[in-house]
Amino acid sequence: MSLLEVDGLTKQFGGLVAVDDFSLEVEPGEIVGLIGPNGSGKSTVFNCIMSIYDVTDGSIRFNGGDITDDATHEVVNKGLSRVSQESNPIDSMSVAGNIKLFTLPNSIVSLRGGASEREIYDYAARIGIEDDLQEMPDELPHADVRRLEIAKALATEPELLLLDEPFAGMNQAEITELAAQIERFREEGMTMVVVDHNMGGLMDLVDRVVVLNNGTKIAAGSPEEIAENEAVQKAYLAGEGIQ
Ligand SMILES: Nc1ncnc2c1ncn2[C@@H]1O[C@H](COP(=O)(O)OP(=O)(O)OP(=O)(O)O)[C@@H](O)[C@H]1O
Repeated sequence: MSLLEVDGLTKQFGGLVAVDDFSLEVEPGEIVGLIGPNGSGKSTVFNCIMSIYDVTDGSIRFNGGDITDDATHEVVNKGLSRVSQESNPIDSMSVAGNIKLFTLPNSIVSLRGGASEREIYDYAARIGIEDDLQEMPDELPHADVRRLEIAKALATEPELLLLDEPFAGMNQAEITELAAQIERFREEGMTMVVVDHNMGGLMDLVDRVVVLNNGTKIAAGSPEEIAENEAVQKAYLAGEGIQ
């Protein structure tokens, strides 16, 4: 049984079909790349999986159970988490406070609960921001703000992590370091889907790549196959190129 099964997913915004009959299966322990030019529907797929958007058609199963109509907090409680493209820390709380918020179950009673300092330190250390715990988010450099977003997702203890453009705005050294950390998450038992515009940071990281264009899957295969795929190259011609 696949860990994640997206079957015939369609999402329309009024007359715009953002995702059209898209299917994807992710096996436990895989790192799958989901690429496509600007506006091809990648973030919409993630938003549908996380129940941030209602689907227009199709179904989503996780660990064998149908999650299509779950609320977002139910999806998270079942072991799915997403790092969004945008960073949205609470600027009036420290890095530690921001991480702690994500360890709290969705209930008012939980205000007294949450992770211990040790656990929060461990989530931060897994992504290399353990020295920033007492900092305020607006004092952090860009890469650390992005790492905080990942630490928040780690704090929900996901089995499957969806990463939306995790390398955006990072320099080459930061990209290399983050790719190594993502590899370590896999060694620790996590499964991941990584969205990116192009193959840049993904080539050595992912097991296979799925390509979206105008909401439709146009190719799937190994990174090498995708880099050479003619339909993919054509889809990217108008844009920035696949590499
Ligand atoms: N909430 C929304 N309301 C209306 N249209 C939307 C909404 N979200 C996305 N869209 C549209 O759906 C299409 C797919 O957008 P989406 O953000 O999923 O693409 P993407 O591949 O993630 O793009 P990018 O790489 O630029 O982030 C686009 O045409 C976008 O304008």
